[in-house]
Amino acid sequence: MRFLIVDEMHPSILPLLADLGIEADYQPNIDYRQAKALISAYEGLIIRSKFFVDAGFLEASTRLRLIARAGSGLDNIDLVAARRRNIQVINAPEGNRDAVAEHVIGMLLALMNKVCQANQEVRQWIWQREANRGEEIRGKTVAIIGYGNTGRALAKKLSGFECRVICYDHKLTAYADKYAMEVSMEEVWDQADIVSIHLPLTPKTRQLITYDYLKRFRKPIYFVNSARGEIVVLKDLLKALQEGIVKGACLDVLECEKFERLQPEQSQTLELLFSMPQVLFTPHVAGWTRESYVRINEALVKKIRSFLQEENE
Ligand SMILES: NC(=O)C1=CN([C@@H]2O[C@H](COP(=O)(O)OP(=O)(O)OC[C@H]3O[C@@H](n4cnc5c(N)ncnc54)[C@H](O)[C@@H]3O)[C@@H](O)[C@H]2O)C=CC1
Ligand SMILES: O=C(O)C(=O)COP(=O)(O)O
Repeated sequence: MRFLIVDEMHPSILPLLADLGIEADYQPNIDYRQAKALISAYEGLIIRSKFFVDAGFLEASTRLRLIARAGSGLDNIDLVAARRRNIQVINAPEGNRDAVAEHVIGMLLALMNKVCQANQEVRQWIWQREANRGEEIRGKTVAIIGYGNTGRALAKKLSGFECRVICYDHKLTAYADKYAMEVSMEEVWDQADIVSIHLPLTPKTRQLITYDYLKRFRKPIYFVNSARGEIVVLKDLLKALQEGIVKGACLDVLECEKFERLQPEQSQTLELLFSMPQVLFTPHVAGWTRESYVRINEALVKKIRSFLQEENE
């Protein structure tokens, strides 16, 4: 079997694949057009979020049997077209879920304790204590929206923080555990102090978080999005922040990452958000740790092994 790897991966991927008898072409700098021209020679494709594997790409993938997503999100793969062509799609959410959970907690602690703002001030010889008084997670109700791999990892890690963790998931009972209490969205809106989004990007979740959604919270909330930027209508989040409906936000993802092809309205919204000390940003690195870099490969190769075994049965 031959695999094309089109995204940057930890070098451990090559010997792991070789152990399975897979010959891999590692081409991290290849673009969509170049990959599409080559893909007919490969049975497997390993990708992260680099480009959209659309129906046209799959049409050119005449030998393709497996798409392995090194990470969690499958929103950049046309899953319907893949199924139609009998191409199996796998991912490795076990590889980066703990990284995401730690990052979310790190951002929240930094935001609620004004760490970034205070750090900037001290470096400018400004010594303000009252303006930098923090708030504790202890005793707060943390709502996790989407209780899959990253949501559950977050709940588990929060169990040491003496907070109350509630969760909402449309397939909830499948994941019930001791770290979070299942609730309805009505209960989330009524009870949450902190809200963290852990949903995949799907037609149902795209632009789910609007001003109307945010306005339904009974108390001002801290809002965290480490899932996908497209789930949140950014100008609505801005309005909610301006009105104090949202007290602060941690954003690891944006709908316009790398700031490519920005519309004037998007730039304006971002400029205003950038001017707010109660908003923290990171450049889509929540799942991007030294450890997850390696662990994703191990999880993915384990699933590739199972795929090959099933094919041979
Ligand atoms: N910032 C980063 O570095 C990373 C971001 N992600 C993003 O986070 C997303 C979530 O990751 P995982 O927890 O690994 O995914 P997952 O698939 O394990 O969990 C998602 C959960 O959301 C639930 N869900 C789906 N649609 C829903 C809806 N409309 N309403 C309520 N619940 C719904 C599912 O039932 C599932 O339990 C990924 O799809 C990816 O986009 C994931 C890993 C790293
Ligand atoms: O696993 C995921 O879904 C992620 O968002 C991780 O980031 P990546 O897209 O692999 O750069």
